[in-house]
Amino acid sequence: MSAFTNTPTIRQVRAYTVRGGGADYHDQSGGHWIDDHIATPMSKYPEYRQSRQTFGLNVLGTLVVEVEASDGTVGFAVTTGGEIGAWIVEKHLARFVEGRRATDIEKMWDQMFNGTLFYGRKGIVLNAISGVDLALWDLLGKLRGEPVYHLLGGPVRNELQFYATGARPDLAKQMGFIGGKLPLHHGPAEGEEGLRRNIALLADMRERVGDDFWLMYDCWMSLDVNYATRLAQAAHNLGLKWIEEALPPDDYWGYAELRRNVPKGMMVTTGEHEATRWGFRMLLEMGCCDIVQPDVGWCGGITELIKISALADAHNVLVVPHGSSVYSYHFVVTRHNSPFAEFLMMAPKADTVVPMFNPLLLDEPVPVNGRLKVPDRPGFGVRLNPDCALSRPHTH
Ligand SMILES: C[C@H](O)[C@H](O)[C@@H](O)[C@@H](O)C(=O)O
Ligand SMILES: [Mg+2]
Repeated sequence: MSAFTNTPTIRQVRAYTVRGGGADYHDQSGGHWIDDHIATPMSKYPEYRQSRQTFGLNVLGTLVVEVEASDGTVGFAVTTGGEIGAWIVEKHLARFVEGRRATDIEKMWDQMFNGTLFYGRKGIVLNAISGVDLALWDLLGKLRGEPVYHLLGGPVRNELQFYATGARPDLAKQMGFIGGKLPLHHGPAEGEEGLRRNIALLADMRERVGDDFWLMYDCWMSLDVNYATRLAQAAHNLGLKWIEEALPPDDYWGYAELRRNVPKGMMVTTGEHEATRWGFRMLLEMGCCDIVQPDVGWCGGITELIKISALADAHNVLVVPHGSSVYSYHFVVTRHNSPFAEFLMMAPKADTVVPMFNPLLLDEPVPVNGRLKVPDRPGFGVRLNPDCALSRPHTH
C-alpha cells in the first residue's frame, strides 16, 4: 500500500479573530512606544501625526487560522487580518484546502494564490493565504512529530541572534541584543526642525550605546528620496547601520535611487509590506536594497518565503524577516543568508522582553541575552492561549 493512502486529509479550515495585541501587535493600549509620534505616510496630516491608531493601523486585529486533519490533529497560525481575513479564509480559501492531503501544501498554495488573483496579489489576501500556509506547516510538523525547521532542511546554526526594535536601544544593549532599531519620529512635513530632532535622538542613543552596537532607523514608508538621502548623510557619522523602509513599498525606482545616494557602507532595507516572489524580484532586480525583510505572515507564508529567500540568495541579498515570532524563527535558523533576526520589544516602555504576540501564544519563546535556541517541539511549538477570546464572526 502506498504511503500516500494513509496521509491524513484536511477535514476543516476555521478562522477566528482576536482583539488586543497578539499578531496585530500594533493593537496596543495607550502609552506604548509603538504608537508615540512615529513618522508615517499620514504624518503630512497633523491630525494623524501623533498616533498611528488614529488612521487605523490597528483596524484589522489578529487572524487565527486552524486546519483540522482527518485524524483530529489541529495545526494553527496567527497573523494580521481580523474579520476580513477570516472571511477570505473560510468563504474562499477553504475550498482549496478542505479534503486535500495534508502534505500537498505547494498545490494548495498555488490554488489559493491563483484562485484569488483577480482581487488579491498582495495585502490582506496574502495575509490570509499566509495564515493558512503557516497553519498547514504547523499541522505537517505535528503529523510528522518534527519542528518546522526540520521540514525546511534543518538548522545551519545552533541559535539565533537578534537585534531589538523599540524606543530603547540603550536598554536593548544591556539585554544582550546585537543592535537597536529606532522608530523614526519626524517626517518631511516637520521640516528642518524634525530632521534635527531625528538626528539629535540618534546622537543621544549613540552616546548611550557606544560605537560597537548597531543602530538603525525604521522610517515606516514615511519619507521621500531627498529627505531620506539627507537623513542618511546626516546620520552617517553616527554610525547608522541601515535606513529601513524609507519610501512607500511601490516606489522601486525611489529605493534604487536612494541606494545610490546613501553613504558607502550604509545599508538600505525594505520589504515588510511587500509580498510574493514577484514583488521581491522587483526589489532585487532593481537593486533597491541590501537586506529584504519579508513578514512571513504577510508575504505568502513559509511556502512563498522559501522562494523569496532563494531569489535573494542568488542576488547576495540578506533575508532578515520582519518580526513575526516563531513563524520566522523556524525559517531563519535554516538559512545561510539569514544571519540574524528581529525581535520587536512589545513592552510599552521597551524596557523588558515579553513575547512578541503576547498574550495570544503559550510557549512562545523569547531571546535571552539576545539569543534564542529554537525549541524542537512539533510544528511551530506554540499553543493558543485559551484565555484569549476567539470570535468567528462570519459563520452565519
Ligand atoms: C517600529 C516600526 O514603526 C513598526 O511598528 C514595526 O512593526 C516594523 O516596521 C518593524 O520593522 O519592526
Ligand atoms: Mg520595519
